[in-house]
Order: sequence, then structure tokens, then C-alpha cells
Amino acid sequence: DGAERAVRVGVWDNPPIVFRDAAGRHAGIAIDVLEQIARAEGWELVYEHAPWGELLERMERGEIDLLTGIGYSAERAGRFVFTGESLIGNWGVVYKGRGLPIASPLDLANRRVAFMRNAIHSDAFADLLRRFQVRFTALYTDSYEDALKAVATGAADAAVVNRVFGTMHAHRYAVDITGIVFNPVYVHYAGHAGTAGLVARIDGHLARLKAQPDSPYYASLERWLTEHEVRAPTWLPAAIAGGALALTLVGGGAWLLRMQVQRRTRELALRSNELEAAIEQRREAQERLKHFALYDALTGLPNRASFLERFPVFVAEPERQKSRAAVLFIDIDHLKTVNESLGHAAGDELIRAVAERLRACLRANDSIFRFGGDEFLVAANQIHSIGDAEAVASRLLRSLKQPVDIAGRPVYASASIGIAVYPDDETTVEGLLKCADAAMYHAKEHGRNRYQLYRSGLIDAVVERLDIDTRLRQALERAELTLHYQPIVALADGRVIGTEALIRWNDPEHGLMRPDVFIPHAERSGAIVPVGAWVLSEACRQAIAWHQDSPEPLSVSVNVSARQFQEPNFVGTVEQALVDSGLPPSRLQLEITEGLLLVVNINVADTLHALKRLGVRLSIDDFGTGYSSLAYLKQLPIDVLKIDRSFVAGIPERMDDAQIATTIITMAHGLGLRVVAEGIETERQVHFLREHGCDYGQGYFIARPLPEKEIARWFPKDHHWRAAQN
Ligand SMILES: Nc1nc2c(ncn2[C@@H]2O[C@H](COP(=O)(O)O[C@H]3[C@@H](O)[C@H](n4cnc5c(=O)[nH]c(N)nc54)O[C@@H]3COP(=O)(O)O)[C@@H](O)[C@H]2O)c(=O)[nH]1
Repeated sequence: DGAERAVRVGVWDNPPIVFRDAAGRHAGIAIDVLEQIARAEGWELVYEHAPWGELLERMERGEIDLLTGIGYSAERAGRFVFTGESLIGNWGVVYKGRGLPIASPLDLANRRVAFMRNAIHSDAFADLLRRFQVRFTALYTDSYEDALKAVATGAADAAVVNRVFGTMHAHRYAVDITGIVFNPVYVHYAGHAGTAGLVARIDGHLARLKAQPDSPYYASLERWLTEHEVRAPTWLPAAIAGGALALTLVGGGAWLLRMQVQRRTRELALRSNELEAAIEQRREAQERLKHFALYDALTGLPNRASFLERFPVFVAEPERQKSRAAVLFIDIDHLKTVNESLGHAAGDELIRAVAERLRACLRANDSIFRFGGDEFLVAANQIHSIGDAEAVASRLLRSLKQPVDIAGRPVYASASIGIAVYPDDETTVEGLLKCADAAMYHAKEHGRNRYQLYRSGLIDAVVERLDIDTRLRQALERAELTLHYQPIVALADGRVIGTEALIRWNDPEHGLMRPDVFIPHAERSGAIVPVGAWVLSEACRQAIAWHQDSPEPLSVSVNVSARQFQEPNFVGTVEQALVDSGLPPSRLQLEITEGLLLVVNINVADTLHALKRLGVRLSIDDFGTGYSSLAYLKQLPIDVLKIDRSFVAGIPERMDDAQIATTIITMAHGLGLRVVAEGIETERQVHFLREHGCDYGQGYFIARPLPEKEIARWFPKDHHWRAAQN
């Protein structure tokens, strides 16, 4: 498509947009820009010069690949594939024979009007006259030039041309401009359905050229539009002078008449200038509106509306070549955290930086759109296999690996990507977006910073998730939530030091549900905030009961989700739970995940320090699965590290797991932290961890998480767990 063969370009005479000059060369704004693009793409342009109507027919038959300087209309968009970007705005103007009293469309009643055949303005104006019920005789020509000639020679009373042509050339003919302007249109390049790929490439170049103020596009506009600046008709001074002389000779009222003629001439000139200025302002306003409607103000990227508009072009090539295209729905992870912690200006900066990183790693034919908020979409249409789409996604994820500098601070950005493939997954724009969106949610729920290909069932999962959120909020009101507690023991002597509170949902429909099923949904929807507050107050209430009954002071660990932690009043919620229950703060341990530390360092540290001031203990859950740096951990008021159960599972057989676990223990002790190993399932694990100095342990080997009543029965009388007990 273009890259493999010469491009046959239909050219016609519509100067200065496109025309053939006296030496037979093709020239004009559309040609300058196209030749620039052809050089960049290595295309050979083969010009086919013909009258406009003939070119349209030849393009319909596929005999030419591209038409230059074609005005956009909805009807034409149904027949041809247009570039999304326009070359120039244009509108229709009516010129009249000298001295004829034609100032409005109604004045054309019973007159002869010259129209260029198949021109967009001709059809629009003829239609307008018919709607005004003006009876006129139409005279069709093959070019705008012939239409003006017809007026100049008296064959027609008026002619319809476009304003750029009229401004540049009408002065050559004995014609007069009227105040009749109509039908603003935008001039584009267009091809037939089989050249969609070619048109898309031109579109990409044109967008880039228009975005650079010093590009050859603007040089061409300047060259063609200012070299031939708007000139007063050459015949006008002579006509006025001649008319004035004649009038002087006529005697009596000649002077008065001449003054009137001059005044009228000035008025007309003024009106014409005002009209031009008003039209220009309107055109600029329309361009601006169009830009606002189709581009995102923050990143400058085309927006969702733009994608919807370009979708037919996007899928035309894969449709024709029986190949594939992919849409990649991208959602920045944790943007809310940045907004809430560093402010919305920082959030905006992050969005801009991410947009730039993503844009910079796209292939030549891929396009990126900002869909709003933290969402972007990449449209990739040279996808030969699913692997190609995955490669694009991997590149996008890799581009975000390095931290982004936001106001002098390094902020780690990542994204979750959902991929839907055309035509495998869906063929409609709505269907593809829905699939990609569902896949993106799946990626987000399965750990973020990853991509997911759409597969059937994912949309159902989204629906189910929405359903879960509604039911979860009701569950809170209906007291369907409950806590199970898993004991934590000191590995050296088996002393029970506390429990971890783990939420369960007693759903009347599905029975007892584990948190893995609903916590991620609750995180996304925000339901985790009230649910988490309930967990805190319930766990504190329970812990104070044990605290009062037991000879040993027992602590309770509560999991805090990232979303909950980032709530502006999170510290207040914790304080409230402590005050309401009367639990000493040192008996409450909050578990945050290592991943949270990576999001926005500064605010996490502030919140941790505020919690520490309350007196609660702080623990890093699932340690070893993230990338938090030791140096950074040292600055935080952390008390405990929990070795992730994935490492504990491999102990002692797997060398690498054993090594990681021992390194974490040594490192944590070096920092003055205590270590809990979670997920202990065997006696060998207990021995190994004890031998390597791990302080505490938790796992099915010791006890499973148990409901409130059962845990009370489980607690050994002397508060010391022994393996034999299990
Ligand atoms: N934000 C909140 N998150 C919560 C809350 N309650 C739980 N969770 C998180 O949900 C995840 C799954 O929890 P759960 O299904 O309860 O699983 C816990 C234990 O049952 C399980 N576990 C304990 N011992 C073993 C073992 O020996 N083997 C094994 N395969 N699993 C075991 O581990 C989970 C405890 O994990 P952790 O929190 O990392 O200590 C889990 O991520 C919970 O954090 C809540 O109220 N809020």
C-alpha cells in the first residue's frame, strides 16, 4: 500500500490548492505537502490530470489511488476514505457580472448561474437556491476558471467558485464579488476503500506537519496564500475612474452622483473586508472547536471522539487484507494516589509524562488516543499475529519502567493493558472497546503493571464484579461480613503473640466467600473504604476482649489495602477504632503491602509517620515480591517484615527461596525489624525458619484462620503453641 508501488494521484485545476502550471508541472498546497510525505515514505507519485468530475469517476473505479484537494461531505465520506486532518478550510462564493444587481441568493431569480460540475459548493448552492424557491438556469463547466470566464463573457450572470480560488484568480476576469458566501467545507486528501492504509499514512504525516509551526505545510500555505495576496480587481480603479469621468461630463447632478458612487464603492469594499474578517474568525473558531472536540487539552493527543471518527479508516486495511488490528486499552495504575498525595498538578504532570513515553515507543502506523482520566488507547493496525499485539503491549509497559520525575521527585508509573483483536474478538468499535476494557480490568485485578489479551468470559466477569460491589455494600449493612483470625506465634518458644484478622463474607447466595474474590473489586470501586473501616473497628473490639481475658497481651494484625491507606482521613479512622474499642495502640498492627511503598514515596512515609505517632505497629506484608529498596525502608517507621508465603513454600528444598528468606531475616534484623514468616505448612519449614532466627510464624501448620468462637477455643491454656498440638 503505497510502500510497494507508485501512487496514482488525481490532480485537477483548483489553484492554489492543486493545479498544473504553464510549464505542465503540478503545483499547489496539496502537491507541496504530498511530495513532502512521498519523500519521507519513499513513494513515487504518478499524477493523472483530468477534470474534476472525471477524477471522481476514475477514483470510484479504483483507477487512481488518491484525490488531492477534495472537499469533505458526509455523502463523499460514504464513498471514499478521507484523511482525518484537513489541508485548508474553504467555502463557496458567488461572483457576478459587472454592474449586475446581485446581492443575495434571491437576486438570482431567472438568472443564469455557472457551476463547476461535481463541485461540492455547486451542489450546495444549487440546493440552497432550490430551497429558497429561486428559479435559475444552471450552466455547468469543467473548472472554476471556466465558470468565471462564462460570467466575464456574458454567458452567465453569476458563477459559484470556492473562496481560495476566487481570492487568487477572480481579479483576472471582469467579474464582481457578491456578498454571498456559503457552505464552509474542509479540503482533504481521499482515496477509495482499497487505499485506506495509504490515506492513514498521509493522515499521520499531515497531523505531524500541522502540529509543527515551522513545517513545510505552513511554508506552503505562506507561499501560496501570501504570494498571491488578496488583490482588488484590476479593473476596479479604471472602472471607477472611467465612470467618474463620464459622470462629470454628464453635467448637473454629476458631482453628487459621483460622490454617491464613491461612497457606495467604499461601503462595498468595507463590507467585503468585514465579511472576509467575519468569515475568517468563524473559520478559526470552527477549527478551534473541532480541535477541542477531537483533541485532549492536557496531552495534545487525539481523544476518544477522534478514535471513533477514525475507526472506519483504522479497520479498512485489515478488512481488505484479511489481516488483523488491535486496540490496547491502557489504564495508568495508582494515578489516584499521585493526585491525592502530590496534588492534581503532579497528577497532570504524570499523565503528560506517561503520554509522552507511550507515544515515543509506538511504531510508525500505531496511533495513541487519550480517553480521559488515566485511560489511553493505542490503535495498532499492522498486526499479523496475536504475538505482534503482545509485543506492542510489552513495549508500552517497558517504556514506563524508569521512574518519572515529578517536581523533582521520582515517581514510579505503571499501567494495566487490555488487548482486543479485530476481527477475532469483535468487529464493531463498541464491541472492541468493551473487550479491551474488560481485559484491562482483568490485568488490573491480577496485579497491575501487566497486559491481558481478551478472552471470552471476561465481560461476564466485569458484570459480575459490578454486581459484587453493590452486594458488598449491602453486606455491610446486613452484617454478612465476618472476621476469621489466624494465630501468630513466636518461633523460638511457641508463645502466641497475636492473630491476623482476615475478612470473610457470608453471602446468602454464594456461601462463605474468601477475600481474594471480593477485595480487589472493593478496592476498585472504593467499597473497601467503609469495609476496611469496619474491619478495623471489629478487629480492635475483638482484640480488647482477648486483651482483657488473657494473661498474655495479644495483638491483632489488620490488612490495609492501598486504596484505604490513601484515604485522606485514614489515620483518623484508625484513631477512632482505637478510641472506640479502648485497645492500646501498641496491640494493633497494620499490614500494608510492599507494592504500596513504590507508588508515591513521600506521602506513604508521611502517613506511616502519623500512624507511628498514634503508637500502632506497622508491618510490610508479602515482603520480597516488590522492589522496595533497603535504603528507603530504613527511613520508614516499620516494625515488622512479613516474608511472603511464596518463598516460605519452597523452604527448605529450594535453594533460592531459602536464600531469599534468610537474606530477608538478616537484613531485617540489621535494620532492627522483626520478621514474620507466613504460610508455614510443614514442620521442616518451622525448623528451618527457627534455626535462621525468624522471629514469628503463621500458617496452616500452626492453625488455619478460625472464626471468633473457634479461635477462643484454640488458644492454648498456657498460651504456648507446640507442634504436637496440631
Ligand atoms: N484489605 C484487606 N485485605 C484482606 C483482609 N482480609 C484478608 N485480606 C487479604 O485477602 C487475601 C487473601 O486472604 P485469605 O484468603 O484470608 O488468605 C489468608 C490466609 O488464609 C492465607 N494463609 C495463611 N496461612 C496459610 C498457609 O499456610 N498456606 C496458604 N496457602 N495460605 C495461608 O494467607 C492469607 C493471609 O495473607 P496475608 O494477608 O498476606 O498475611 C490476602 O492477601 C489478605 O491480605 C482485610 O480485612 N482487608
